[in-house]
Order: sequence, then C-alpha cells, then structure tokens
Amino acid sequence: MTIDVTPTEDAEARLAALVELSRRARALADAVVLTDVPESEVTAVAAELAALTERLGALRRESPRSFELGPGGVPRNVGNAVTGSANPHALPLVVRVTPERTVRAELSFRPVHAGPPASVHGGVSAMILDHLLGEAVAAAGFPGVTGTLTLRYRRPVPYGEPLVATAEYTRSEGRKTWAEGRIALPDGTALAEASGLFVTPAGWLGRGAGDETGSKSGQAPVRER
Ligand SMILES: CCCCCCCCCCCCCC(=O)SCCNC(=O)CCNC(=O)[C@H](O)C(C)(C)COP(=O)(O)OP(=O)(O)OC[C@H]1O[C@@H](n2cnc3c(N)ncnc32)[C@H](O)[C@@H]1OP(=O)(O)O
Repeated sequence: MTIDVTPTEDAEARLAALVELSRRARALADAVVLTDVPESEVTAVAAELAALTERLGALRRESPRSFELGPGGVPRNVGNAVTGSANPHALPLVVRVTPERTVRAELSFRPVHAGPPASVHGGVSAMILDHLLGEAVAAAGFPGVTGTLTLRYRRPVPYGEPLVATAEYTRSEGRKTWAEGRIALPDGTALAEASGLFVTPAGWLGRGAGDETGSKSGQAPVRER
C-alpha cells in the first residue's frame, strides 16, 4: 500500500470540482430511484445523461484514484467506494479515530441504499461495517484486508435518519487481527453488529509506524509482532 501522489494547488482545485460532481451524481441517483415523472421525461433525461457520460469519458483514467497524500501530508483515498469524496458510490463515510483508537462515523443512508421495504439493504450495511472494522485494525497499528466478516442484523436499518457506526480492535495473533463494530441509533440501540478477521499481507510487514520509509511515505504503519 504505497501513496504515490503529492498534490499541487491545481490538483486540489480539480479535486474540489470532482467532489462537487460526485455530490451531484449522488443526488441524481436518489432522484432516479424516487422519480415519478412521466415516461417521456424519463426517456429525455436518460438521453441527456448518455451525452454527459460521453463527455466525462472523453479522457479516462485506468482506475479510480487510490491512496494519496492530501494537504499537510494527511493520507486520503478519495476514490474509495465507502469513504471517497470523489466517488459517487460512497456515502461518503467520514471516519474519526477516537483518543482510545476506536473509530466512529456519523452517517445517514439514502433511498438509493434501499433493500427490504423502508430499510437499508443488508449488503450495504455489511460494506460500511467491513470498512469501519478495517479502519479500526489500521488505527490499532494492524492494517489488513478482510479475511472473514460476520454480521448479526438485529433490527431493520432505516435510511434518511441519523445513525452512528463504531468499531474497535479486539485482538491480534501473528498476521491475523480481529475487530468488532456496529451500526446503531443515536441512543445506542444496535441495529447491525459485525465481527471480522483481517489479515496483514506479508508484503505489508517490516515497515514501522513513523519510520522514514513507513507512514511518511504513505506505507501503512504496521506494528511490530
Ligand atoms: C496510509 C494508509 C492507512 C490505511 C488505513 C485505511 C483503512 C482502510 C480500511 C479498508 C477496509 C476494507 C477492507 C477490504 O475491503 S479488503 C478486500 C476484501 N478482502 C480481500 O480482498 C482479501 C483477499 N484475500 C487475500 O488477499 C489473501 O487471501 C489474504 C491476504 C487474506 C491471506 O493471504 P496470505 O497468503 O497472506 O495468508 P496465509 O495463507 O499465509 O495465512 C495467514 C494466516 O491467515 C489465515 N487466513 C488467511 N486467509 C483467511 C481467511 N480468509 N479467513 C480466515 N483466516 C485466514 C491463515 O489461516 C493463516 O493463519 P495461521 O495458520 O497463521 O494461524
């Protein structure tokens, strides 16, 4: 996991434009799933969208933006499907690390995330929890990829309402690290709970937190084992 972009001022202005484009694309997606306009209008809008898609596709990257250093050397991943401000698929989830090194995000799902009537698709909740557990193991110094993820859906997860997602590291053994998390109502009532096992790929080891070739160059800081 190596960060390869040092942004310039121009790059930041361009990113701001992409973030706004993504925000509008999210609003468009919600408008699509909720629209009740006549078929002729739907067909006309679809034609306009085809033209817009062609304009954006005039110059294409091979893949979405990945890890990079933002202003002040802060790592970010603007193309990420869960947190990426420049990815229309993302909520985007804003994850904060607490002083205790647990992680927390305030979120609100949208109509585009619907699964069963009036509630969020279970796979969408799983995606959010997968990411949050991954952030929790990274915050504890044991970054890794998901090996297994287990969910318990306790109550339907609503969209359009403020919710809180939290996760914490629980233990580590060799390259394996476990974490737990949940999506809850603001009063703490758990709606979906997850536990997961993350594996640190062998190639990520050997870089200590804060060393010259480690976090400063964007290599995920990995704790000694
Ligand atoms: C600056 C940056 C900061 C970054 C922070 C941002 C956070 C972002 C958060 C993002 C979050 C989003 C996250 C995502 O979306 S990650 C995307 C979803 N996950 C993947 O794509 C993972 C794909 N799988 C692999 O790459 C490999 O299979 C891995 C790396 C997992 C293991 O291949 P490797 O060759 O390394 O493994 P090994 O055979 O030497 O085994 C090693 C040990 O591990 C145990 N094991 C292995 N696999 C599993 C398994 N599936 N369940 C249970 N256990 C498993 C195994 O038994 C053995 O244990 P032991 O026998 O030693 O006891």
